Amino acid sequence: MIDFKNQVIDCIYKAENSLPKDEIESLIEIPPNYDMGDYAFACFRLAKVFRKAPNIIAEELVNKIQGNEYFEKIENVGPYVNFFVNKEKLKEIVLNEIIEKGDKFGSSNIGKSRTVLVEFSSPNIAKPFHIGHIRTTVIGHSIYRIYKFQGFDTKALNHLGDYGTQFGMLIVAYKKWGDKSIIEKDPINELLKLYVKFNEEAEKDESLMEEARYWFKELENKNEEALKLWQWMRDISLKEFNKVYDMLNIKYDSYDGESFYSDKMPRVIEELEEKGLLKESKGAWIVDLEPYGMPPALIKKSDGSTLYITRDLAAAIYRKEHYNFYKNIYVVASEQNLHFKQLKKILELMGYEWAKDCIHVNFGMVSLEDGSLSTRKGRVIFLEDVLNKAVEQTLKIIEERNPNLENKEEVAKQVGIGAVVFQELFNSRIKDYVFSWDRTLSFEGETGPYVQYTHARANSLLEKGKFSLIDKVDYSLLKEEDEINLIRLLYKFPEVVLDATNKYEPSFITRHIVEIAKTFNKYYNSCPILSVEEGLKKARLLLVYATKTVIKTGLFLLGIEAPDKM
Ligand SMILES: NC(=[NH2+])NCCC[C@H](N)C(=O)O
Repeated sequence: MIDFKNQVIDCIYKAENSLPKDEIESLIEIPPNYDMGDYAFACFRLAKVFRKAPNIIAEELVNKIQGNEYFEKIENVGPYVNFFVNKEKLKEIVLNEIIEKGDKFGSSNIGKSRTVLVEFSSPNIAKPFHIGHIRTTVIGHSIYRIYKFQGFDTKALNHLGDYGTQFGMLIVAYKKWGDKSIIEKDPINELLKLYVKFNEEAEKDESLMEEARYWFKELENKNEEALKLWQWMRDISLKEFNKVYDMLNIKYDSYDGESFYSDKMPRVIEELEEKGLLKESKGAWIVDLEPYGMPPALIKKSDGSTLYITRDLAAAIYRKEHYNFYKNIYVVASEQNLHFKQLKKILELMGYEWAKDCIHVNFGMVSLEDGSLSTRKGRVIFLEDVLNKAVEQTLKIIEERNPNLENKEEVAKQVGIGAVVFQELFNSRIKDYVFSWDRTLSFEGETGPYVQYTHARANSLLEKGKFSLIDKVDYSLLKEEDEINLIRLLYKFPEVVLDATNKYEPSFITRHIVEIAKTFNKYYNSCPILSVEEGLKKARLLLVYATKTVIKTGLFLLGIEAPDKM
């Protein structure tokens, strides 16, 4: 697609070829409103280079710039050169591209022949899958979809927490107090109860901890009984997690969790040793990271057991060998910033130049309106319950607003779950945020249902107007301000998606489609669509189609469905 920004660079470069193109690019701004142009070239920073006042530079530049078919006006205001895009070109470029690419509009091919791994969700087996997990799950899924959309060979990985001493504890607890049939009815809660009971009892009886360590060792030694119990706990937990993944339409390419790397760790430890990175400290083995301003990384405890970071080292190396990734993305909360800094540093010290391609995409915390989330206080809120509640409430709203809607249940799922996901992806990921039911389910304002509703409205217009893509359309008929503004936003969509890709920031897309929805609704209110003469109607319907297409793609990239009716 023709890029107007490149045209601006070109114009300036032709007028003043002593300026390198990337410097020109860095001086281009987007004015706060369209009266000041679509792009502005700011001359402040050139004052030193040219030894002239910025106003003079801007004025001289304008005089030197040759006409360019992509701009209808290029003018100088104070220290700026303002560029106004040629609206006829703009319409042609965007609408043709959307007609041609359809739901691929907005994608690029930056991902060709490159593999990107997106690791997200990664809950711990036998532990609740709670509202705190929503962020990694939803943000990660969106990043996965965005990378895939950009043409990367993208793999979704779930690095399950399925290894460690706690499985020794669970095995002991199960053997002492467990009941298979009770557990299978409500796996996570019952396993959690066993875990809590074990900890209570272990405070009174120290030998229990010994026993747990013994069983974990047995698990590592592939003792049949231990392995069977562990496998069973893993299976029933995964079944629970999968309910949520199904609701969110998430599909993984791999569930290789921490246990998968257990037999790949000795090699890593040897390698650390060979490379002179391993140090003994109080009977344990560490990598000293003090020179890099970090606490040491504990690799192997005195009893021989390995740690979380040891498994992550093995995992990173395995992934590089197995997938030869271009990027290995970890979508994990900011609480683990230090862990990932240490991980990267150690990989770097091991001499892996690809350490830089391991990317920790972090995010802030979610809390509830009435205080923070705490597992210890027993205020566990299961993610599954949150999603179910959203669906239930949405169904009620639909019953009130549109009782005759077909597939009410299905739509309630798409809208209710979409609403939760949307709220999750609305703010930049690094911010902490407060989960609010009222905001989530509102059909007004900056919410999922509002955007989905706009999409359904566009769809209904297309149906009523018997829109067909093969109709010839005269773009010059689209000249209302709201129409042009809408087209401008559609034009920006690919740029927004690219930015979201590079910065791992789905919220850019969320906000942009909200903007599109708002502008579309303004357009819908100010410009009659179905009741105008045939030529204009066709042109306006095409704009409706273009908007619907972009909103749908945007929602898809967030992991949200776009029902045609609601
Ligand atoms: N490769 C990783 N360390 N991924 C993150 C795993 C998250 C961990 N299971 C947790 O729940 O905290």
